[in-house]
Amino acid sequence: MGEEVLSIEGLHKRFGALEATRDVSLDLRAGEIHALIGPNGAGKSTLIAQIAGSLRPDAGRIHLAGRDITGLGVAARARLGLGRSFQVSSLAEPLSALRNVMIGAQARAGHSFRFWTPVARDARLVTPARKALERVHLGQRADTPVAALSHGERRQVEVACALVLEPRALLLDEPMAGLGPEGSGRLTELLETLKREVPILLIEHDMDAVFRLADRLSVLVDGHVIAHGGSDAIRRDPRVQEAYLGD
Ligand SMILES: Nc1ncnc2c1ncn2[C@@H]1O[C@H](COP(=O)(O)OP(=O)(O)OP(=O)(O)O)[C@@H](O)[C@H]1O
Repeated sequence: MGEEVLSIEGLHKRFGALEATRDVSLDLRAGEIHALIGPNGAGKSTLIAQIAGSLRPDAGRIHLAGRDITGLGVAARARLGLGRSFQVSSLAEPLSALRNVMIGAQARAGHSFRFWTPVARDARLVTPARKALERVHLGQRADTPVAALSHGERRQVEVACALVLEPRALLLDEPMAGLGPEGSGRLTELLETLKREVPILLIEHDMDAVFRLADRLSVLVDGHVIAHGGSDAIRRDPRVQEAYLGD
């Protein structure tokens, strides 16, 4: 296995009486896709929010490339190399794919780009944004308005937005949602290639995609990791089968 890029140790999060995250520890290693799966309400989004920095854990630590990022905010984590895509699309439809990725770069980097520089003229953004679109095989569509892109291509633009700051690790939250077989097939192929450059922590409900893509899986139930391992072991695990049969 590759070296550890992201590590989560003993994370806890409580909402009133509800323990949404209970002593969760997991890591992400270079070259891999680690899938986080679990039935509805298991706590996947709550965990991702804590890793991304939009939600503070009550206890536990998060390290990125050996650095403790537990106390940092979203933009600081992005600048240190944590890329993420969102469950709900945040793309601006009338703007080109390129402009969307540039805006994504500016938003993620926070104050490190001067806010009074018009996004379109900031050369520091054009080159990385074009490169990010090429990495998701959309170089030819860079100047096309997002409104004219297919659903699958929009997802690729969202991945490009997450890639533009050259992250060390990627958090992808349900990238296959709403895609047909063709779109999800194309995205699956893309992620298979991309993981060699950037390891991916993947939350996904599409189990075909998960079992095809994941090198390791962690199964979350009631805020707790009940099983961890490779696809075959997870598929056969009676605790996992029981959790999903009840879903
Ligand atoms: N801000 C909040 N305040 C109170 N309870 C919350 C809050 N956010 C999430 N929860 C609760 O925490 C639990 C875990 O929710 P979460 O959305 O993380 O699950 P999930 O695994 O992402 O679910 P899904 O697959 O349906 O998206 C649920 O019981 C949810 O109702």
